[in-house]
Parts: sequence; C-alpha cells; structure tokens
Amino acid sequence: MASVESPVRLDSVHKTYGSGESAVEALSGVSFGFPAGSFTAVMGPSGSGKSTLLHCAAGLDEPTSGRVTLVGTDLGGKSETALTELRREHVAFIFQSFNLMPALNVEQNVTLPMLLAGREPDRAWVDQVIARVGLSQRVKHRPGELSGGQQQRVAIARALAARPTVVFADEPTGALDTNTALEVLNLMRELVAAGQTIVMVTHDPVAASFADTVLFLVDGRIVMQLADPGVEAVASTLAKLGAQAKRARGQR
Ligand SMILES: Nc1ncnc2c1ncn2[C@@H]1O[C@H](COP(=O)(O)OP(=O)(O)OP(=O)(O)O)[C@@H](O)[C@H]1O
Repeated sequence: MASVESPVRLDSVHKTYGSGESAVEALSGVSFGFPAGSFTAVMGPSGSGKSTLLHCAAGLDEPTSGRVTLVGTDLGGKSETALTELRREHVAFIFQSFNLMPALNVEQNVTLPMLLAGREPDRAWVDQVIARVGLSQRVKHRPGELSGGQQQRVAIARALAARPTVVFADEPTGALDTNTALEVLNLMRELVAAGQTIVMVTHDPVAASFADTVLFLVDGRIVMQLADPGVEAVASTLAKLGAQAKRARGQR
C-alpha cells in the first residue's frame, strides 16, 4: 500500500466554506498527484487556498466534492477512527498548530507517534534527527522550557523521526533562524532522497527552492507549476501572481 505511485492524489477537489451569501470557495477543482519521493512546495497569495489544500490532502478537512487518495486509500466516507489510523501509520505533520505534549520531554515528544503506532523507535536515527535540528543539549527539557523556535524544531524532529510515507508541512521554517532553517530543509531533502513524499506550504522562496516542484495557487486553482525552482524565479512568479490577484479583486 505504501509504495503507490502518488501517495497523495487530489481529483477535482472543491471545498466551499459556509453557504448562501457568505459561501467562500477555497478550492475550485484542484487535481494533482504528488509523486512518491517528491518534494512539492505550495505557494500563492494569502487566501488562495494553500492551507485548505493541505488539510484536505491530509484528511483533516473534507472536500465538498472531488476525491482525495492518501497512500492508496480513498478518504471519502472514511470514519474519523480509520483516518486517524491511516495518518498514524503513514503521515507526519509539521504544523504550527500541532502542539507538543507539555508533560513530555523532547525525546519523549519525538518518539511518541512511533510508540502510538506500536513501532519501536530507531534510537540512532532519533538521536541523529534531534542533533540535526540542534537540540541534542535539550533532550530532557519539556516544551515549556524551550523557546518558540526550539519547540518548532521539536515538532520537526517528531515528524521526521518516524520516517513517514508522507510529510505535510505548513511553514515549517517560518519560526527558525536562517542556519537552522537551511539545516531542516537539507534534512527534508534527504528524506525525499530516501523515498518519502513531502508537501509543504510556504511563503518563502528560499524554502520553496528546495522543492522539486512549486505549485502556485490563485483563488483555489493551480495556475502554474515550476520544476527545479530557483529562488529568483519563485519570487518573481509569486510577485506577478500576487499583483494579478490584487487587480482581479479590485475589478470585482
Ligand atoms: N474554516 C473556515 N471557514 C470559512 N472560511 C474559511 C475557513 N478556512 C479558510 N477559509 C477561507 O478560505 C479561503 C482560503 O483559505 P486558506 O487558509 O486555505 O488560504 P491560504 O492560502 O492558506 O492563506 P494564508 O496564506 O493567508 O494562510 C480564504 O478566503 C479563507 O478566508
């Protein structure tokens, strides 16, 4: 099951929030297969639907219509329990809102998802991941004893330690200093080289340049894809799309 060609697939996904006058169409027919062992960045102006796409792809939010397939499983009509099990087995998140367990120390937070999935943590790899995010001196600290950036690094180590099939990341480097951000992005590239699939929402052209492909969303639609993206190309495309979106809003 885990070795499907596209561990994450969206087919004609629409997502509308609210109804009637106040309805907002956050996704307007998104179709994309994220290939196994690929790193894809999702970019676009504020409100273009990036987080909604990520939440629908991860089964955290249900599309209004269309189909999402995660690691070979059609998520349509699945129970919350079935979704939780699927995620526990195959998926990791690096979201700002995915909090750490306050009573557990760094090492315990990092190994918890594996223990919950009934898997024995690979201690050497766990130590390596914790070292790569610069927290070797903090393994016995609790989240409350760490800075915001350090807590984010624990969340990153936690996501990477379990070697999930798919990593969903929302602004994973947003709260990090430049050096740690580069270290984390390099680590993500290593995971991709090892066959894992990463889908990352970011506003940062430098972070996006680590991806194999950048998808640009405008008004809930994929309007452009950039392969092997360079920082300059990403930044100029983003600026152009942002200006177009602003003009279009002005005309409405
Ligand atoms: N729970 C919700 N209820 C109502 N509308 C929502 C909800 N979540 C998102 N939206 C709307 O859907 C659209 C897309 O939102 P989304 O958060 O996916 O955009 P985004 O591209 O991630 O934005 P940003 O870059 O500002 O985080 C926006 O117009 C937003 O206001």
